[in-house]
Amino acid sequence: MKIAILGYGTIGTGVYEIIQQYTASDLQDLEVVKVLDLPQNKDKLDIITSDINDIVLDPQIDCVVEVMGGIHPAYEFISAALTNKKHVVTANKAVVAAHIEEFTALANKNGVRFLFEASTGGGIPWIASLKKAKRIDDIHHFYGIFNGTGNYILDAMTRQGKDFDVVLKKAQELGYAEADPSADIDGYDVQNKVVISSAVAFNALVDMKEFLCYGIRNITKADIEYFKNLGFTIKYIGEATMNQNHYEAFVMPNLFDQSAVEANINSNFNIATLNGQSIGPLKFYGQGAGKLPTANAIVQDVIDIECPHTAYNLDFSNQLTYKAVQKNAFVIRTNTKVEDVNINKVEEVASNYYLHTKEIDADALRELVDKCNDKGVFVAKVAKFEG
Ligand SMILES: NC(=O)C1=CN([C@@H]2O[C@H](COP(=O)(O)OP(=O)(O)OC[C@H]3O[C@@H](n4cnc5c(N)ncnc54)[C@H](OP(=O)(O)O)[C@@H]3O)[C@@H](O)[C@H]2O)C=CC1
Ligand SMILES: N[C@@H](CC=O)C(=O)O
Repeated sequence: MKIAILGYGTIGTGVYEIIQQYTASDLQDLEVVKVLDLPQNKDKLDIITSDINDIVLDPQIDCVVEVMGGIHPAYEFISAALTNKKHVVTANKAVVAAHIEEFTALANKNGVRFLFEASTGGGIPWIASLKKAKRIDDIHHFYGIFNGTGNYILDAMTRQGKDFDVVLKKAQELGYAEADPSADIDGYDVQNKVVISSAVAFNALVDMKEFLCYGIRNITKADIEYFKNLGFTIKYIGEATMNQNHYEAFVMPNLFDQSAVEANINSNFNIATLNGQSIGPLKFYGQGAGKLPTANAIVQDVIDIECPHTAYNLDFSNQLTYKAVQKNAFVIRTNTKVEDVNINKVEEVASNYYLHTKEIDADALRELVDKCNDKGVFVAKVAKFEG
């Protein structure tokens, strides 16, 4: 199979390295014949072009791997590749979350595959496992640590007492963070992954503008210490639940009992759990970000193009509307002392208030956080997961 890679950065170089240098027998039929990069990077490799038409109009190319990131021009390039009957494999969650239905339809129309395993959970075979679980069970719920950068930051702050800015910089150097790390620390990256996982698990498109998303940008060492003293470890969680015609999703820090599996996931690792009626809870663990683990998931997709199991059809026939149903306890750290019937207990620590809520739904939480009128507010949910 002849492959073109769009984008020769952290992940693109990883894909090239695995295909060109690893010796496993399944890799022997794969060959990278072109790489798209910006004109200023032309000297990096002798197969680089900066003209997308050299790739999408080249009849010898079977598969396009998109690892540039962002929505534009990735959207146009993926569309052009599919239209020209090239299989497409991508790690780009932003463009997949925004256009998954359209790309799937375009791939079906042109008799090629559109695969995006690496977009969610890095090296973990999460999308393939969701598809496989659905051969038997309905999946109504999933949750997990879906951001390697976020986990790396929280882990280094928790176990090594490091400062937020220092560890974010290190995560960038290690190639874990997005080009604009606000996607990692403000939650958009996990929102995209929740949309993609929901599409596969629930056969439905969920709207990330509807559900609550709180990031980790405002977390402090004092917060970590406060929650540690209460027996909690903070982890950054994405989750979604489908209930008949409704869905509910959250992206936010969660407080786990220190003995919970999720509390003990370190470094850039992710863990994702699905729940099926016969299989029960099933967990998947591995590196959620980084050059070679992510490239590994991409190359697995490339190899899978010719395997029948990738033919599971994605369908988006379930029309789900968002509804806040679940009740959870939350903790809000703010500089504003808020009076509200939904607050159970308030603790003051060094001019900050930790507002411990009663069990309330997402709408009530949103109202409470808005009342705080505090740009530095930090919000966490007390984790309550089965399995
Ligand atoms: N890093 C990770 O751990 C993971 C990343 N991903 C996803 O993989 C994708 C790539 O990420 P990553 O490799 O880290 O990002 P990088 O920024 O390291 O690489 C992107 C590359 O694409 C190039 N590029 C950007 N725009 C264009 C364009 N219009 N034409 C040609 N080349 C272009 C960039 O060039 P230049 O640098 O000169 O701008 C850069 O070399 C993203 O969608 C990301 O979300 C998914 C899972 C894990
Ligand atoms: N920036 C992302 C990369 C992988 O999806 C992360 O840190 O998880």
